[in-house]
Formats: sequence, structure tokens, C-alpha cells
Amino acid sequence: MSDARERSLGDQLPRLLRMAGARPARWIASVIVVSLVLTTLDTLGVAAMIPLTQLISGTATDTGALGAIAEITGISEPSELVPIVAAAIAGLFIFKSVASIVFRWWLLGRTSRISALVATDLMRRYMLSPYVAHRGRHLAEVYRNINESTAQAASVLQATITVLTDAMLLIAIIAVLAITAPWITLLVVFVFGLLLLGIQLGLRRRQARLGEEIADAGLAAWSFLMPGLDGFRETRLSSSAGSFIDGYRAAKLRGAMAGRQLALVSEAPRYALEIGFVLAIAGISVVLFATGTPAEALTVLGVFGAASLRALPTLNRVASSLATIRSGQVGLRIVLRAGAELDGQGRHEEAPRSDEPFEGDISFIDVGFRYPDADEDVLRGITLTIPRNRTVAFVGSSGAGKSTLLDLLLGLLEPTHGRIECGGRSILDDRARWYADLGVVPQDVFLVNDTLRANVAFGVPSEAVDADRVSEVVAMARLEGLVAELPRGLDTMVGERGVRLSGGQRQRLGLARALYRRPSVLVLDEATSSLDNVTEFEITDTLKRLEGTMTIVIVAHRLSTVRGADHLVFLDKGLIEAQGTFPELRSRSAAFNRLVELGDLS
Ligand SMILES: Nc1ncnc2c1ncn2[C@@H]1O[C@H](COP(=O)(O)OP(=O)(O)OP(=O)(O)O)[C@@H](O)[C@H]1O
Repeated sequence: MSDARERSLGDQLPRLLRMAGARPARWIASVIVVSLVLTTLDTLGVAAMIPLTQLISGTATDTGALGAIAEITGISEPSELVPIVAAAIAGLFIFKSVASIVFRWWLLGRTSRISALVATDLMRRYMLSPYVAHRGRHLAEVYRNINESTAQAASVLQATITVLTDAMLLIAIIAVLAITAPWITLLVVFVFGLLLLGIQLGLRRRQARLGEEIADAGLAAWSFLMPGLDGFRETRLSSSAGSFIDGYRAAKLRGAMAGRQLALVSEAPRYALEIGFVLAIAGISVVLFATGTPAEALTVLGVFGAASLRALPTLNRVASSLATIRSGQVGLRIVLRAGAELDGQGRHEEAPRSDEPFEGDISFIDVGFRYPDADEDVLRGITLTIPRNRTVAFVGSSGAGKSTLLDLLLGLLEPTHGRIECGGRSILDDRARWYADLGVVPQDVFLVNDTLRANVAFGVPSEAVDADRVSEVVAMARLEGLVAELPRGLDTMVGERGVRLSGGQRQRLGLARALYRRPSVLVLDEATSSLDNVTEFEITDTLKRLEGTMTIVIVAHRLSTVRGADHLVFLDKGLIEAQGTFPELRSRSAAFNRLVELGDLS
């Protein structure tokens, strides 16, 4: 995409609207139609001043607009016509003002909606993007993009509409003025046109730079806020909270100061325009009174007065909207670039394409894997079979490739060589289906700020939670003791603002959560590492009882967890060093034997 193309609003805004699911042509057309109606009303309001000023200045009522009004109403006496015309103008202005409020309400609703929908769309794309791309992402940037940048992008949309609408209004006002006094109008338009253009040319770079500064400061603030709070324990223990707070403070202040400058720079045209208008009205008065009759002068001044009443705020709004467009364009660019980048990375579909579950043996066929940007494969020539309903454990020293192998099995990573199948089907053919058949217990179980029940039935809408199944899996994961002790049982809040669970309790909750889904393949990733011996024994016992009912894949370094597995795979430096039952491995691999003797398999 070329820079020029990227910079054009005519290209950017339709793309933004499409991200929000709107149809750009229809969306823009409806906004313009409503704007035209309002502009017409506004113009009529200004034009209506002509007969009134003519009446006041004593123009004859038998010709022109006054003649027409006199004919329609049947009244030709100026003193009787004045209240009628004045009432008509008042009525028109009231109607116009009410219509303007309604229109603003409608427009604000439309643009605010776009802001919310674009943010949601971006969040959806981030959440459904491939795992590898997610791992390589700077999360502070993701938060900044979804929050501030989408708001900036929507403000550009709103400001562009304001500029378009106001430009139409200004053209109409100029047209009315041109009918009344063509030469003076031309002069005023020329002078104000130059003034506005000069101001805009002088400020545009600064406004754009300030917009970039604000976006940058936003990113810096997130970069201190997130690790500061996420790594609370570490920051506390290393007494480094101060440096995160200082960094955050500096970033926020930088953003605030840029915001202050932007506000002033956006307001500056207002003062220049106000001075310009006062000078124009004064100049016109002098010229008119010097060259024509007072009556003519009054008519022209009345119309100019009414026009400036309307035009001045409009011009101000145009100037500040232009500032919003320039400063907000950085946000618009960020959002569109992120959208395009995420599109290019592919998207995970959450709905399975097939109803047919993955069943059968799991086969790794000559699987190799290299991380993007890495020089070497971390796994090579992995060929193995995990028979259906059997328990297989992966062991190996640190960095051997166990977690990578597991991520490949989970379909989070894709092999750079070979393939992984279940029941003869590649697991990547229908990843969502594969996930539906998997239950995973990670090393660090993620808790949501909700009840214990909701944490077990993770991601299931509360009305769809199967209460019996929850009780069943709570018992299977040996969590009943905890539930009985908690004040509100399964309805007790856990997570961020609820009861803190111990490492072992979290892990058991993770097991209950994985089992809730009735998986055909249960995967435990270092899931017993934080358990005490008694709990580990209980969990291993639970796994033993599950044996034969589902395929169980374990990655663990605790000898006791993997000892009873049907089949052990010993990995070393990305290769399968040996495999077999525990006694077979002992007799086949000296390296494995050494680990066993040390009592730790990693
Ligand atoms: N994102 C990445 N980019 C590049 N290399 C990576 C990445 N993640 C892991 N690696 C490398 O891949 C190799 C295997 O790592 P992996 O985490 O799979 O090992 P592991 O056996 O699970 O180790 P541990 O028991 O310590 O968790 C290591 O050498 C590691 O440095």
C-alpha cells in the first residue's frame, strides 16, 4: 500500500466503516442526505432575514420577496407584516434548532457505534489470530490500538462528517450573501478563505505531530502500567514499583501536555476568525454608509449579521474538526494497518466445520518445527503414535522441546515439516473441532473473576452451565473438600477479587475445567508441578481411574506423575532419544536413567 493511498481519507474511512460492519456507500449517503436537509433549513433561516431587514429599512412591499409575501398574506402594510415575518423567522429557527439537535443525536449515535464496533472488530481479530502471531505481539500496543487508536479513528470519521456538513452550510450561506451583495461577498470570502487557508497550512504539521505524540505517549503508558501490575509480586519484591510509576507518570504527562497543545492549536483559528469578522463588519459598514443609502446599508448589514451569527461558529467548528482529523489520523492509520496485518495472518474459526469428532490414534509423522526468525529446528523427525485411550508421557531435559511438541499437538503451532493426525485426519483440517475434543490442564491455570462454578465451566454462558456435570468433575478433580469449606460453595467468587486458591487448588480446578468438556484427549502440561505429594497422588489416582476412557498426554518432570504411563517418550535436543514403558526406557537410555536417579525428569 502506497503512502499516498494510505493518507487519503476517501480510502481510509470506507475501510474503517467496513471494519464496523457498515456499508460505506449507504452509511455516507444517509449522513449526507440528512446534512443536506439541515443545510437547507439553515439557509432558509438566513435567507428569511432578507425580507425582515428590507421591511425595517423601509423597502417597498410591492416587489421582490416582500411583494410575494404581501401577496400570499394579503397584507401590504409594513407595520403589520413585520410581526408576521418575524414570527415566521422565529418559528423556522426553532424548528431548525430542534432538527439540528435530533440530527446531532443521530449522528453521534452513528459515529460512537462505529467506534465501539471497530474496537470490537479489532479485539475479535486479535483474539482469533494465530497463536504464533499472538506470541510475537507487544500487548501494550494491542491495548493501545483497541482503546485509544479506535477512539481516535472514530473521531476522524466524526470530524470529517462535520467538515462536509459545515462546508455545505457555508456554501449555502455564501450563496445567499452573494444574492444580497455579490462584490462584498466575494471580498469577504476571499479574505476569510485566505485567513483560514493560512491558519490551516501553518498548523497542519504541528497538529499531525501532536497526534503522533499522543499515540506514542499512550503506548508508553500502557507499557509501564501492564507489566507493573501483571508483575506485581516481582515489582514488590524487587522494590521496583517506583520506576514503573515514574515511567507511567512521565508518559501520561507527555500525553497530557501534547493534548493541551493540541487543544490550544485547535482553538487558535477561532480567535483569528473572530477578529477577522469584527473587522469585516466594521469595514463593510464604513463602505456601505459611504456609498449607498442607510436603508440599503442596513439590509446588507442585517443579512451579514445573521450570516455571521451562523457562519462564525461553523467556521470555528470546521477549523477544530480539521485539527481533529489531522491529529487523529495517526490513530486511523494504526487501526487500519493493524486490521490489514491481522487479515494477512489468517483467522481462526471457532465454529467446528464438522460434527464428526476426532477419534482414534494420534500420529506424529516426521514432524519438525522451527520458530519464526530462528536459525535452527527445535524439533526434528518426530514420528510416534499415541494409541487411543492410552496414557503417554513426554519427558526430557529443559529446552528439549516438550512444550513445543505439546503446542503442536494442540494445534497452536503448525509443524514446519510433517503432519499430525488423529484417526487419520490432520488436526489442522478442522482445528475448532479438534479443540472441542481436547481438554487441557496448563501449568498456570487462568482464573476469571467469577464464581468457582463459572471457572469450572469456563467460557460457557451461565444459563447453559450443566450443574450436574460441574459437581461430577469437581468430585473427579478432588475439589469437593474445598467447595464444602467455601462460604458459598460453588457460588463463591474466585479469581482477581475472590478467594485466592492455592497452586494445588488452581491445578485441580484446571483439571475439573478440562474434564467438564468431556474430552476424548486430555492434555496435562506440567500440571502436577505445583502440587504437594498428597494432592499429586490424588490427581495421579484420578488420572489412573480415567485411564482407558480417554487418551491422556502428560508433560511432566515429576517421576511419580509419569511412572505409571503406558508409554513414555524421552526427548533430547529436539529428537526422540528413546521411547517405551518406564522399565523399557530405563534399559534403553542412559540419559533417562540418570534423570531417574536424580529423582527429577527434567
Ligand atoms: N518463541 C520462540 N522462538 C524461538 N525459540 C524458541 C521459542 N520458544 C522456545 N524456543 C526454543 O525452543 C527450544 C525448546 O523449547 P521448549 O519450551 O519446547 O522446551 P521444553 O522441553 O518445554 O523446556 P522446559 O522443560 O524448560 O519448559 C528451546 O531451545 C527454546 O529456547
